[in-house]
Amino acid sequence: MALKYGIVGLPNVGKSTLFNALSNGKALASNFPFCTIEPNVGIVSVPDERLQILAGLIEPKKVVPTLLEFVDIAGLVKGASQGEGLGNKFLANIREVDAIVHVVRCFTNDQVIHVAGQVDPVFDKEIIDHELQLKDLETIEKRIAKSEKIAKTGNKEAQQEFLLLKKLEDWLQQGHNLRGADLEPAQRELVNTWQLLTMKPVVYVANVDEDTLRKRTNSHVAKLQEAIKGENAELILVCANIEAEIAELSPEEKTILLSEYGLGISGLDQLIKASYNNLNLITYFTAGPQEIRAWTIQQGTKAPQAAGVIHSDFERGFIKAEVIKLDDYQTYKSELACREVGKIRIEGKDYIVQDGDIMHFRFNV
Ligand SMILES: Nc1ncnc2c1ncn2[C@@H]1O[C@H](COP(=O)(O)OP(=O)(O)OP(=O)(O)O)[C@@H](O)[C@H]1O
Ligand SMILES: [Mg+2]
Repeated sequence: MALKYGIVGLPNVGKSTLFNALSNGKALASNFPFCTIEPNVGIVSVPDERLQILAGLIEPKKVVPTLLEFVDIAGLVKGASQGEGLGNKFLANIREVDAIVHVVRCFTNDQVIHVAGQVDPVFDKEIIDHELQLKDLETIEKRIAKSEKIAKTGNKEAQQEFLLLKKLEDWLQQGHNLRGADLEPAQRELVNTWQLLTMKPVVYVANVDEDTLRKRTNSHVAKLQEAIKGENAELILVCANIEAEIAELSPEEKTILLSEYGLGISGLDQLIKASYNNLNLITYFTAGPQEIRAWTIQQGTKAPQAAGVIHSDFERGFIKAEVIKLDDYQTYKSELACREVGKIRIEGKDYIVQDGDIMHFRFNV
C-alpha cells in the first residue's frame, strides 16, 4: 500500500500543474514511473540511488521502489468547513491522506487570477489552515462532550484525555495548527489516532516564478518561511510551470535545464524526498536474484514488525533476521562474500531496523 499525499491549496495556485508534472514524469526514466489511477490520483516512485547500486551488483529480474500516491484535491475555498464550495468532499479527501502537500502561490502573473485579488502567501495559507482548524475544532468538541461524561464517573484515563482535548481546543482557537502543539510523545501518539487534519504532517510548496527560482527566494517566500516556523515542516521552492517543462525532457536535457537554474535535482524530486522524510520513514531492502525491493517503515520499527510489512506471517512466525549493511554489500559484492567474511549479522526480535539495511527474515508458521 502506497502512502497517500493530498495536494491542497486555494484555487488557481498551481496544484494541477504540479500534479500533471508529476504524472508526466513517466516519460523520464523507467525507475521513475507514474501511473494515473483516477484523473486526480497518481502513483510515483521514490527515487533511491541505493536501489540502483544493488541492482548493479545483483542484476535481478525486477526492481521495486517505494511508491507514493498523490491526490490532486480541488481548490479549497473560505467557508469549506461549513460545506461551502465542495467543502465537505474536499475535507473528506484530506482526511484520507497520510500527509499534506500545501501549495502556496508565490508567483506574480497578472494573467493568472488570484481568488483573493492579490498575492499574499501567508494570508492564503491561513485561509486554508483556518478551514482545517475549524473542522478539527468540530471533531475535538465532539470528543470533549464524550470524554467529559466519562471523566465525571471518575475514570482517570478519560480525565486525562479531557484535559488534553481542552488544551488542543485552546491551541486551535488561538489559530494554530495542531502539529505545532507542545505534546508529550505519548500524547502525540494518542492524538495521531484521531485523524485530525491539522495534525497531519505537511510539506509546503512555494510555487514561484522563474526568476525567483534562480534567486532562491523573494519577499513572499521569506514571509512564508517565517509563518511556518514552529510547525516542524519543510518548505520547498518549485516553479510548477518549469517542472511541467522538465517532465517532458530526456534525462540529459533535464540535467542541463536544472543546471541553468543552479539546481541539482528537480523540485518534484525534492518534493518526493521531503514528503517521504517528513513522515519519519526509513527504507530497508530485500535483495535476491528475482527481485530487489524497497520497503517502508517508521523509524524505530523492530525486526518482527518490519517483517510484517512484507507479510503478516513473517511477523507472526518471526525467528530471526539476517542483516547486511549496504556498505558491506558494496565492498564484498555479494551475499555469499559477505557471509564468508562474517558481514551478515544475526538479529533477534528486539533489533531496530536501520535505514538501508538489507534484510533476510527467517520465520516459521
Ligand atoms: N509558477 C508559476 N508561474 C506562473 N504561472 C503559473 C505557475 N504555476 C502555475 N501557473 C499557472 O496558474 C494557473 C493555475 O494553475 P492550476 O490549474 O495548476 O491551479 P490549481 O491550483 O490546480 O487550481 P484549481 O484549484 O482551480 O484546480 C495556470 O494557468 C498555470 O499555468
Ligand atoms: Mg486544479
